[in-house]
Amino acid sequence: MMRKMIIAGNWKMNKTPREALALIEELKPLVKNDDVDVVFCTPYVSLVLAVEATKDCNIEIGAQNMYFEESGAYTGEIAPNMLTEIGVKYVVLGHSERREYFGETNEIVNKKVLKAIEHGLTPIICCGETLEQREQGITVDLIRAQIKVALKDVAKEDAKNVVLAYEPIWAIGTGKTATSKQAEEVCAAIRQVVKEVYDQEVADAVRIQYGGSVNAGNAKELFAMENIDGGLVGGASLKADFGKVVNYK
Ligand SMILES: O=C[C@H](O)COP(=O)(O)O
Repeated sequence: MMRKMIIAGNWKMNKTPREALALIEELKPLVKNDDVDVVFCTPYVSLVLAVEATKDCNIEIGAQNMYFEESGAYTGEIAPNMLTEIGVKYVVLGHSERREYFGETNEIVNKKVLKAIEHGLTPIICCGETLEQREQGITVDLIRAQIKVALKDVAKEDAKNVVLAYEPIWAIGTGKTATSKQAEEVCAAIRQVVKEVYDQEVADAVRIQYGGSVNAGNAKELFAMENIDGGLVGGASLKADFGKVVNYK
């Protein structure tokens, strides 16, 4: 099964709009690769500029979060149609930092996933275990629960288009990457869960990223794994190195 690779940069809370534009211009020539879907997930305030700045190239723009209501008294939140109207195509949902610092639960992630799909946004749904959970041997159980709840009530045709991102929390921003074997093991387990919830067709179609200290030096080995269809890249997406990650071969 040939799935197109998808490599997304999650800028997190980095770069002012002016800095974002400069980085996009720097990276544009470096991230050309027709075999890869390339996504930049910038902070909200840079999304309009980022969409404009990437109209003439292969980069799509994603948000890092979104609320699950259409509109209303939700101070500080951003609605899905605000994203689609400006040309945003992807939205990262359930990142471990949102779960840890902003109290997002699997149920909240599910509501956001359903709302994103309703609006035609492609969700990049994150899952992953802490070091303690890994050491307790509950990684796969935990990830099964995260994925199953996140995909609750998602129709089969929609499920094929979602992107799932496996990010072991102990590997995020630590410089400590999961080995390609560890990453592949969990990504294969995720595909198995998708097969159980839907069927082989959906499991074959869904794209699964690995995230956690991906960089120019380790991307090739990680992305060569059978069940890894790209990456969700933090730190290395903020520099020229991201060009090497996208052109990992
Ligand atoms: O969303 C991206 C991940 O949290 C990975 O971040 P990192 O590449 O800085 O470890």
